[in-house]
Amino acid sequence: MEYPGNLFVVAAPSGAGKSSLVKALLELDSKLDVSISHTSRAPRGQEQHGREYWFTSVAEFRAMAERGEFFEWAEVHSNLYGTSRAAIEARMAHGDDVVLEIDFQGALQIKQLFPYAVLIFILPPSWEELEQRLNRRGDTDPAVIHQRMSNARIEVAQAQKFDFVVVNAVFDTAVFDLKSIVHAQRLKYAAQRRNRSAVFRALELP
Ligand SMILES: Nc1nc2c(ncn2[C@@H]2O[C@H](COP(=O)(O)OP(=O)(O)O)[C@@H](O)[C@H]2O)c(=O)[nH]1
Ligand SMILES: Nc1ncnc2c1ncn2[C@@H]1O[C@H](COP(=O)(O)OP(=O)(O)O)[C@@H](O)[C@H]1O
Repeated sequence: MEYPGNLFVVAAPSGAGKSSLVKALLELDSKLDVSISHTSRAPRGQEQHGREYWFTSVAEFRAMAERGEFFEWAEVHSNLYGTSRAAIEARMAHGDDVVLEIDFQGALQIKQLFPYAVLIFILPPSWEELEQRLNRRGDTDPAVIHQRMSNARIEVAQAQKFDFVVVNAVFDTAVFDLKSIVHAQRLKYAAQRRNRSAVFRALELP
């Protein structure tokens, strides 16, 4: 499948800083839109239906999957998560750049469907720091943190399948790295599509 516009996929073990980084990136880049996923998990803290996620029941989620309404979906930490076609198709068809904040299983499914998608994996600087960030966020109980830390080992092993790896040690540096990847992809895309910009014409390039 191919649409105009770029598709970025950001994955990371829980607590690595993915949501905070993507939020900062969106604030810097008005041409980038994030996709709102569906999930069967319960809302956390201040989360709102339609803002962080579309919160659904397991039955509703499974019915959507059976009707083929997801580009990808996966079970993560015992809950279901998916990217609905409705969430991104119109925007991509319109030529907008879209970022998906999803797990590695979903990222690899997206790469199959959209080979031009740019897959970015966020790593924490250390296991200790990852655990501290999960604790510091303060909205997850200790048993859940334990589950996320053991899942993190499996998730991090997938980083090598991604196009880029960004280590989120210093937050602003990681945001800058993400911004550079987005920028580089836009330049590459423009060149590949022989986007006849004013510069191409002025230089009489073929
Ligand atoms: N495959 C897939 N994974 C998703 C989707 N939405 C969120 N996730 C992932 O599900 C995992 C759990 O997300 P969440 O419950 O918000 O917890 P957090 O990672 O602690 O912020 C994260 O790895 C998300 O990237 C989706 O639409 N598809
Ligand atoms: N570079 C960083 N240094 C210190 N703390 C960070 C950094 N990046 C994110 N955090 C903090 O770590 C916690 C987890 O970040 P979050 O964006 O919720 O992670 P994720 O979406 O990957 O689960 C949050 O409290 C966030 O403010």
